Parts: sequence; C-alpha cells; structure tokens
Amino acid sequence: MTVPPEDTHDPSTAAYKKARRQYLKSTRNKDDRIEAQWTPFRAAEKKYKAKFPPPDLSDVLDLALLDDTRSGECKLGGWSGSADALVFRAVDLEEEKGKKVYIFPSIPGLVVIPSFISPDDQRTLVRVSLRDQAKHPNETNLDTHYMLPEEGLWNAYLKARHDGTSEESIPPRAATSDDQSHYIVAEPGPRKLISNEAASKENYATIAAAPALPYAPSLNAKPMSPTTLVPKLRWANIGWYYHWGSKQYDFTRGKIEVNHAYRDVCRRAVQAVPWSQVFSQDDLTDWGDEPDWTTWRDSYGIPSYAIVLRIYDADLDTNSEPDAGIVNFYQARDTLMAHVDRSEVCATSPLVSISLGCAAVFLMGAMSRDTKPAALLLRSGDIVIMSGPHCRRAYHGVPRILENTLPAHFSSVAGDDEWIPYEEYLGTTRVNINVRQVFPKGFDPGL
Ligand SMILES: O=C(O)CCC(=O)C(=O)O
Ligand SMILES: [Fe+2]
Repeated sequence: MTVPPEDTHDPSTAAYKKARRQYLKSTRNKDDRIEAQWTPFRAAEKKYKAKFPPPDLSDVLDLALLDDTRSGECKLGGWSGSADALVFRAVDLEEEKGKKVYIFPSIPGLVVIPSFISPDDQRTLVRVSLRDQAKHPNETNLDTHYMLPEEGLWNAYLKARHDGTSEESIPPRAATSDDQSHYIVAEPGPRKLISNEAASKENYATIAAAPALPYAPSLNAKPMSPTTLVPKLRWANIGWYYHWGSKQYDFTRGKIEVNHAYRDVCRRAVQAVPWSQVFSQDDLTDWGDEPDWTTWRDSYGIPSYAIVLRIYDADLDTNSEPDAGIVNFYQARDTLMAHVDRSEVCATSPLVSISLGCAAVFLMGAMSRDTKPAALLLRSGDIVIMSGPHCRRAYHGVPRILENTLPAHFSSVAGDDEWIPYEEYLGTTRVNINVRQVFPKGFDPGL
C-alpha cells in the first residue's frame, strides 16, 4: 500500500526541498499569457492543485475550526482553512440537537452539515464502500480493463493479506485491436469529464434511447495482483447504471438497489435540514412544475414499498428516491475537474455527498466557469447537500486531496485487527459517496 507523502510545509524537510526543485524545473518556461486566459474556476483549481509552495488555505472555509472537539483534526498535515472565508448562516439541525447546518446566501441550495456522521458510522461506510459497493454487479473503473474476481477486488486483497500466500493475478480483459472499433477508447486513470446535454423531462426519451458504446479494454493491461490494483480503484457505481463514455444513464441494464447504509445516512441528513430556512416561498423561479422542497422532509428516501403498504405516517402518494450515484476513491494526487452533474432528469432534488478519510478542498461555483468558485475544506464525516435548480446545475470540483489528514478515529481501532487494512488504505485516500435521484417525484420513466 502507498506510504503517506511527507509534509511539504516545513522548509527544513527533504520533501520540501524536493518539491521546490521540481517546482523550479517545471516553471522555468512558464507562459504568463496562458494563465491570463484561465477562467476564474480554472485559476482556483490551479491554485489549490499546486504542490509547491503548498497552497495557502486562508480563502477556504474550514467549518471544523468552529468545533472545539475537532481541534486535533484541524492541525493534521499542517492544513487548516479559515472560519470566516465565506458568509454563512448557521441553523440548528431539526432532529440532531447540538449539530448545525450551514447555509450560504451567495449559493442558494448549498447546505453543509459538518461532522454529521459519527466515527463508528464513518468506519461502517468505508467498509461498505470497499467491501460491498466496489464489486459486481456494481461497475468500477477497473472493470473495463480487468476481469475482477466475483468476490470483489477489496475482498480478494484482504484474502491474500490474510492467507499470506502469493497473490493470484487478476487477468486483463482479453482485447484485440479489432475490438477497438466497437468501443470508446478510454485512457486509464480518473474518470473523464465529457460535456453532455442536461437531461430534462422533455428530452429524457431521446436520451434514454440513444445507443451508448462501452469503453474499450486496454490493449496494454498486464495481469496485476490485488495489492497493485487496489490503489488504482477510482470509482464504483451506485444504483442505476451510469455510462461514463456518453455521460448517460443506461436504464436497459436495470436498477440495483442503493445500499441501505447509504440510503439511511442520506435520508437522515435530508430530514434534519430545516428546508424552509434554505429556500423561501417567494423564490419559485426555475423549479419547473412545482417547488418540491416542501416535500423532501417527509418523502425523501422513503422506500416505495413503504408507500404502497402505507406503513409510513405521512400522507404520501409518491416518494423522492435516491436511486443513483458514485463512490469516488481519491488518492493523494487525484483531482476531480470542474463539472456539472446534469444527467439526472430531476434537477432539484438533494444530491447528498459524504466525505470520508483524508480531507479535501471542494470548489463550488455557479452556472458558468466564469464565476469565481467558493472554496470549502471538507473533512471526514462532513455532509454537503447540493439542492435546488441553481446549486444542482452549478460547476463544482475537487482540486486537492490534503495529504496526511486522516483523523485519529481511523487509526488502530483497539482490538479490531480486521480494521488495519482499511486504516492503511485510508492513509492516502479520500472516499466520497455521492448519491442522487434520477427521476423527479411522480415522473414515470416507462421502465
Ligand atoms: O468528491 C466530492 O466531494 C465531489 C464528487 C462529485 O462532485 C461527483 O462525484 O460528481
Ligand atoms: Fe459532481
């Protein structure tokens, strides 16, 4: 497993000197005219991505600084932001006393609930993500190129660790050059962000009927051990199958139920937000047929069968079901470029994003890259909700995973040897569980 990178904040360390040498070499022929053309979003990405000098985070809102119980976390790796980098309003959570939800007047629909998930639940979500989610029938980035074992990559890795025997190689998919014409040829590495048309009720039928070529298996992939492949895991699909090549959902492959651990956290978070403080009755523009935020508290995440059987106390005919998403596994140098999640027909329902493991800088912009994005420091256990017509279709991205920021509650859990591989993996990893709803409440996709 990868060793955590050394801290580059301290000029006396070898890591600092090496980063400085690399920086001077790479900027020798720098062309300022290129920088002048960057959009404000691109400029922010470049700023936070920089390895040397380590970026100044004084413009990054770090809500953990407002919580005394997190002071240890805020020192990790020498990374801490600022408690007043953005104008916000703090409101008490409806269900969970003592916790606060943060709302931003400049970004309607963005909601942050710091430290919403308990350390125990954080560990459970990490286990579920590696052990259960990153495996068949859910697609991962590695499935294109490798015949992953039925038990899943992580479980094969754990077995090899436990048995101490030499690991069985995972074979590449047998590909021939002839195959390449039947596929989209993908570069290995992080997911590619292709611009697509925003889905809507009106164009849903056309988009759903469009053929989608699968990605081509690499011709160069060599057999690899689970230990070598685990750090190359980048994403695992949740729910409806999503086709990354065309940036469309492929409904013909059926729907896989969203893991209950994910659904429960998302539902708890959406129910805890005082939505009438986030949206006002006066601002009903761009909501489509009706502003549905008034119904989220009662209807979000209630399983359909509970409504059919009328075993839920609210008077509901339909629910808002979180039914799709992705688990992102970021290694220390990974980034997620500015993008808009616009493949969901429902453009308002809460998208719930859960941060686990190492901390990250998250950029939240507006409908174009020309608006300077707000920067937030997201730490393990924090929840971000993107909701409403503006926030759900706004540019956002993750330009930086902050090295050496794994909180202490992931370190050697007393008496739990089974946890050790997770702890090692998380030392250089951030896990993000990103759950959405494809169809608006009451919409019949005809599937
Ligand atoms: O990692 C994050 O915090 C955001 C991920 C994201 O935006 C996405 O998966 O679409
Ligand atoms: Fe996104």
